[in-house]
Amino acid sequence: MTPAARAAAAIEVLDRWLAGMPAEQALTNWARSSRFAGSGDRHAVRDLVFQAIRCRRSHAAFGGAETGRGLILGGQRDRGEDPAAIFTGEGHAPAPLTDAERDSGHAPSGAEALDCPEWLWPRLQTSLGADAAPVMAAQRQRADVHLRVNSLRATPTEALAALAAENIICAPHPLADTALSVIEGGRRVAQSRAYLEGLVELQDAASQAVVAALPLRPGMRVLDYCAGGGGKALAMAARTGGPVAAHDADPRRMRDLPARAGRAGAAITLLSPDHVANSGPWDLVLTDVPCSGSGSWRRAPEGKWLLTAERLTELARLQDGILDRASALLGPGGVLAYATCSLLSCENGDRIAAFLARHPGWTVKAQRQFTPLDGGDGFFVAVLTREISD
Ligand SMILES: C[S@@+](CC[C@H](N)C(=O)[O-])C[C@H]1O[C@@H](n2cnc3c(N)ncnc32)[C@H](O)[C@@H]1O
Repeated sequence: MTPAARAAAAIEVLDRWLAGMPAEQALTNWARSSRFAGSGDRHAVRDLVFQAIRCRRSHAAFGGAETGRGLILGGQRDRGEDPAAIFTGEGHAPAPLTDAERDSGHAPSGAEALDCPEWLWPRLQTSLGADAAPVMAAQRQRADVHLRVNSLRATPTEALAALAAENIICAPHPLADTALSVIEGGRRVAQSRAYLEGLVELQDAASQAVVAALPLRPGMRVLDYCAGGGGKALAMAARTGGPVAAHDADPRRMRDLPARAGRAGAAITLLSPDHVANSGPWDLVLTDVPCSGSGSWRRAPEGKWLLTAERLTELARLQDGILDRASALLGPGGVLAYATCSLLSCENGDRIAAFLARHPGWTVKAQRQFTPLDGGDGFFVAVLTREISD
């Protein structure tokens, strides 16, 4: 496909997304009906679509319309490219620009230029202060691919060499000792021997830094209360030597975890929702709670446009409930860890403050907010312990 034909395909997919279809589904439908498209074309169309979603507000402003055509046109203007090279009407290219389209568009400013929903901008400023604008500007770009070296299978040096042998070039990432940043070959990681044999896992560097912040020791009884796909459970098991218990309110989310654990040589036991309340006592319970995902909008940009103030209120209730239930599962001197991939204080520090107000006797041992300015996704972690009374 020519660059112009790829742009036309992205316009079609974006129009379906704007009409309410999830982007993945719209991309799959397009690929099924476009058998002529090779994998390079599919990746290129996907990149165009996701970049337009990340930059929905600013590209609609530059392009003069919140349509597939407007977003692709706006993206070109934003990058300083010549739209006439794409909007040619030749072959499978998009139709030439009309006079109205040629005169359309404006340079965005404020929250619009940062691709931030207007209602959310004051909350982000309150949460991040002077970092709010650079953080949201960073979220307009796609994220790097990061790997976690699985210390149960390899050292960072061994993992780097194994990846390099498959032409996947990586470098150590400063956020965690286990973290690598992929410089070349990111799309081939999941098919590589290093990945299939468990030397490395795909995991954002800040997510690894969250686990590195936990006071884990070999032999500890550890529960991952919101395990999901198990990225943090696997990282914790690599630090303690396992076993780590994994629980999720929706156990289907953990369905790939036994295979992932097998690949990694990690001891993970699954704990069903029926049994979790009577489990323990645990030495450390991690609550990696459901959240807005505002720290990972580079990877999952649709969430930025779906979030509402009502949803944040609902999430706070859910986060408080999880903290309350998880704290009851800890033994004396146990550690309660709270994590989100959110940038918003209403999901982070505010939830910890509310927990401390409801549960006297608990204290915060460590707390850190990561943002994309640190080189990974946005994450928050707090580590709490309870004073042991005589
Ligand atoms: C942020 S994700 C976890 C990601 C995972 N820890 C990882 O690192 O890959 C949050 C998870 O919490 C689960 N969840 C939602 N409500 C819950 C609840 N009340 N109790 C336990 N888990 C819950 C969701 O199903 C989801 O899988």
